[in-house]
Amino acid sequence: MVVKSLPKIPTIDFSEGNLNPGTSSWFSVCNDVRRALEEYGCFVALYDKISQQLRTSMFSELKELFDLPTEIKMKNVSDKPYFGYIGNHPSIPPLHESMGIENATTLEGGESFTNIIWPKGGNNHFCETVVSYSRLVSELEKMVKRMVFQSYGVEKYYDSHLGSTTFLLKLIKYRVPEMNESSIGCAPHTDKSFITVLHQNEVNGLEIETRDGDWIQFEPSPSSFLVLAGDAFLAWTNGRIHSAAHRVVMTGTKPRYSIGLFSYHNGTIEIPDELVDEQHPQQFKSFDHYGLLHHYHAAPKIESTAKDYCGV
Ligand SMILES: O=C(O)CCC(=O)C(=O)O
Ligand SMILES: [Fe+2]
Repeated sequence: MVVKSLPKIPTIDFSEGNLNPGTSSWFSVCNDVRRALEEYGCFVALYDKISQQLRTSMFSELKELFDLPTEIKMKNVSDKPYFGYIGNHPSIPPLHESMGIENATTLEGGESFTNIIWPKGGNNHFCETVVSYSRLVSELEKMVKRMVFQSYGVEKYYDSHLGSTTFLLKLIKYRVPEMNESSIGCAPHTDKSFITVLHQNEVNGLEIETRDGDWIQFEPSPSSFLVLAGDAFLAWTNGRIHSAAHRVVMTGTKPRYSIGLFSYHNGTIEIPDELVDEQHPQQFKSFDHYGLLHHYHAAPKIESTAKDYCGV
């Protein structure tokens, strides 16, 4: 019998202090990042900027937040689909519960969420913790983005792209399934973000689909972050980068907590002319990023939201 060995999600070390633009180690990591995103649509980043103390605080804040009564959590609303409180949602598995903090790298974003959940006197510790966490993780997102822009020779667009980037921090809890309940915590999907950076507690369950259709597990250490390309990144690279389907399957007896930092773009994303040539005919037109999200919401599809919304 031939046993097929599954590939592993590539791991890239961002914890070395010498990752300065222009150095030879920077260029080599740029290529690793681009290759991983083209082949797998994701990679595991080893990133040591989140201290053990901040990590512990984040997950204990998450637990406290989800332990609040549902009517309080439901005050987390947004005009953008999937950005507010999700719980007992008819089209989302019942194990899943999530809340979204918009503009989470800004103090205003953190305060606005905090004041809605804790209107009497706020909750400074929560606010400071999520904003510090979001800022540090957004540095990883920006570095990855800069590396990819550079690797494709279009770094000149980086600053303006960065200027229009916003960050959504999504806090997620998956409860343990009851007897006879499905173990699916999150159905297979691709993200609509530009980039998503995921970080979780010690309970595994996230699986990524390879281009060959195999499902591989994300088995992190405390300093691992999963960097995933979303459909917007796929379209911006004119189809070069893969946006991988992923899902969450709950096994075991402990709830899983996960934190996702999702980058979005205010306004239109232009496809760089440099990424369209004879070998790479134009596949996508420039598009409105939140329009892509609304399009998905109106007609959820795993495969083809980007093609459907802004394919040529
Ligand atoms: O729970 C996770 O780690 C993944 C969540 C996810 O895929 C999403 O919210 O888009
Ligand atoms: Fe996702």
